[in-house]
Amino acid sequence: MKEDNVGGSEVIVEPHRLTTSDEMNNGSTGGSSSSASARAVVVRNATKVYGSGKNRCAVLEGLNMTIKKGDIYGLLGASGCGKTTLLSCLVGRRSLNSGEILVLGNEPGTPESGVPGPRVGYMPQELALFGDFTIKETLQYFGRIYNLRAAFVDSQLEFLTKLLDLPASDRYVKTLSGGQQRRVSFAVALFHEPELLILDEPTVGVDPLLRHSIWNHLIRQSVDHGRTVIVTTHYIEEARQANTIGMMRSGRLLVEESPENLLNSYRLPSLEAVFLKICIRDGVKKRVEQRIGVAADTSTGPVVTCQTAARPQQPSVDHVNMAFDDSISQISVSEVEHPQFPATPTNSSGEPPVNVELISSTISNTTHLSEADMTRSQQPGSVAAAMASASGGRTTGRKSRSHTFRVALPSSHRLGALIRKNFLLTIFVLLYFLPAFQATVFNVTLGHEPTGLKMAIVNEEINPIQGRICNYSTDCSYSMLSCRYLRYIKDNIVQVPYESVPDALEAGKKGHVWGVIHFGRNFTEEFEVRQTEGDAANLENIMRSRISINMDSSNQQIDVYVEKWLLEAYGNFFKDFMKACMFEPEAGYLPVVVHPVYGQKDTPYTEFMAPGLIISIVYFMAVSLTAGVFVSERQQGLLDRSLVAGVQMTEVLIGHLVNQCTVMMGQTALVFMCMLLLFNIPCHGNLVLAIFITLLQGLVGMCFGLLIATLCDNENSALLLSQASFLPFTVISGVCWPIEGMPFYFRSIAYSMPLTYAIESLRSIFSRGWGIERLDVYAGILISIAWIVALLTMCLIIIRVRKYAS
Ligand SMILES: Nc1ncnc2c1ncn2[C@@H]1O[C@H](COP(=O)(O)OP(=O)(O)OP(=O)(O)O)[C@@H](O)[C@H]1O
Repeated sequence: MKEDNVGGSEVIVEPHRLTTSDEMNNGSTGGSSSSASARAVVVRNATKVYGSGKNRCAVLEGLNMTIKKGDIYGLLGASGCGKTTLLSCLVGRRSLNSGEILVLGNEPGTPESGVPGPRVGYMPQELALFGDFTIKETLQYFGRIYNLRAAFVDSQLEFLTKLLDLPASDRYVKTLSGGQQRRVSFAVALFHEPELLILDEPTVGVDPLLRHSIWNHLIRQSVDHGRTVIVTTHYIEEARQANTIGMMRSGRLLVEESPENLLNSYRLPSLEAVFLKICIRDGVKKRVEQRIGVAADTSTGPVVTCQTAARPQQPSVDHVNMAFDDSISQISVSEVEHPQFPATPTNSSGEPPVNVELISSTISNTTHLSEADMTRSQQPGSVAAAMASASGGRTTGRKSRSHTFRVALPSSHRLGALIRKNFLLTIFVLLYFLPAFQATVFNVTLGHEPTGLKMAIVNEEINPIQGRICNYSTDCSYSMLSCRYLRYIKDNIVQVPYESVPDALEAGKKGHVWGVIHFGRNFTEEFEVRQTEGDAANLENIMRSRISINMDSSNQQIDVYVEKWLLEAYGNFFKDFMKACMFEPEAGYLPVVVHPVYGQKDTPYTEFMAPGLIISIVYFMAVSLTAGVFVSERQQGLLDRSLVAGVQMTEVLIGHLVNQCTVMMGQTALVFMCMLLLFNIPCHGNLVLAIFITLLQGLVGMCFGLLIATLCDNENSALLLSQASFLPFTVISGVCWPIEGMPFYFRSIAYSMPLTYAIESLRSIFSRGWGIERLDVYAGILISIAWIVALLTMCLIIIRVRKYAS
């Protein structure tokens, strides 16, 4: 690596990187303020508060920190003291509430800083990798993000595999042991050879031998290549290998010194003992401050420290963590005194005596960033001056801006990496075929006429002595008309003869038959009298010439079908009879005729439902896929890690958009083929328009999925929300029942659903053959676009609000 100086700012040219013009323009490969060039990281008066209202707690409280370039800096502190929060502010993933940070000469998150970006290598505490990637794919993914040459990635993979004793590179991350996964995570932070390495507990779950080689590697990075390393660890003694140790407690840095100086000045044999002592002193100082009422500045409202708020009674795990912990700060100093170091006297109650001056002077001696130091730093040429110049002369103050959505053009290599990654994860053929499979299931199962419906037939016209044979003639004779009628009943109804009405009704009550068809003893004669007497027929005759039907109406669909078929059978029977008697057959029909304007008479239910089904399948696939992918990416931490690697949120969104659109197009094509070719659902209008509206709805679904992903923190709640929205959306949007069948007050809700207008639109194209000039069609398009804009806006607002809150 060599460094040039262009126009007063450093440009670091790394030979293994394919430097792009946008990076050069952004200055993301370099660009530091010369006045702060000796310092890799400078933090002044950093304050970070989590939550709001009652849950407001401060995790960083006026923290100051200085890290020299090329140093290894060991950041130590008890669990929950704010180390991870500080690191996430350094890498630009969180913003401070007040205070200033400079990383490699610039404020993290600004386009010119290169942080987040390739200048920094970050190993977060959590794994933050995709389990479905192999080790090689993981490095290749980040290689593309950093725009590294493939040969360089391969050679680094080989080198790091040996150094970190990684398993075979074709092993999936999810199949590795916890320790192996952490080593892969470590490799990801190292492999692009960044100027600044930020490692959050890299040696957890690593055996001593490997820990030794990791530290050796870090030392080589620092000594041979001048790279800066910030490392947090709970193994305090391993931090002896660091050039400087920063010790954090309750959101502040108590001491920042080399390990040798610490051991010498405290005359203690171990760093653990030194830290315990410093913590106890800090605890004593705090209690003193509380007693004399100088502790807290309450001008901005009461803000407790997160540690205190989160775990007031948390038991300590080890000797050192006990010392870190506020709640046990009353431990006597003498418990850890080295014989050569004079013990602090205690009072009769075992508590150290309260001596503000003594404690204050001790603290100010042991803490490097004292008031005086801060005052000195305001001098020209000081760090503070460097900060002021780098931040354009702004004074320290509350910052609320977020760098989540930086205004910069998407980079082709990062977009390429994201799209490739997304495709690797959605390559499953099943994903493309799933909607077509759903459409097939729908077509096979829904909307068809029921068959095998048993109906009891009680025909008293049949003479039991002659057997139960139901003979009839086809001429114009009034003979056994009941049998003649039964012939016209559709085969979907299975006729089961019963001897008596009570028996048949009993069978109906037991659920053996759907209903009972009953013909009286003189049905044919009565029918003849009614025909010959016409309007003069008396009521008794009319009643006896009727076919009496009792139905089990518990199933509305079957009830409707049976009634329809029995009436149709009567129409056909009578038409046939009239024809046989040389009358006009049509004379037997009701004097009401229905002619279809669109569609056909008795349009199958499947055709009514098909447009709604197509839209809802594509929509909900997009919802669940988008929500699932986003939430799992965020939950696994890869999103955060990618953002630290320099990926912009807009690139993540575009990457998903490209991927999901491709998947959606494939799914839509298969669904349409299934509907039109396999199940012969007719489309009377413009097919391209129908596909366009479906794809638009897919986009609405994606945006809704994105909204779910921004609202939910884990896969379960995202899944629950998308599942929960499925039924109400499909039902209210009129997929399976006309909106005209809903109560008036509910219709406006139905029309405010994202799918409703699009379904109406598609239905108009499919069954009416309407084009884009019709309101019913273009309303679907316009309202879908409005939904896309509205949902995306909501997502952006929520992302900003949530980022600010965290
Ligand atoms: N998003 C958040 N919202 C609210 N509180 C948070 C959030 N993140 C962290 N905290 C709280 O802030 C405090 C500091 O957390 P942080 O993760 O920075 O500690 P840490 O020093 O890294 O701990 P550890 O060593 O266990 O990783 C903790 O009390 C934690 O509960």
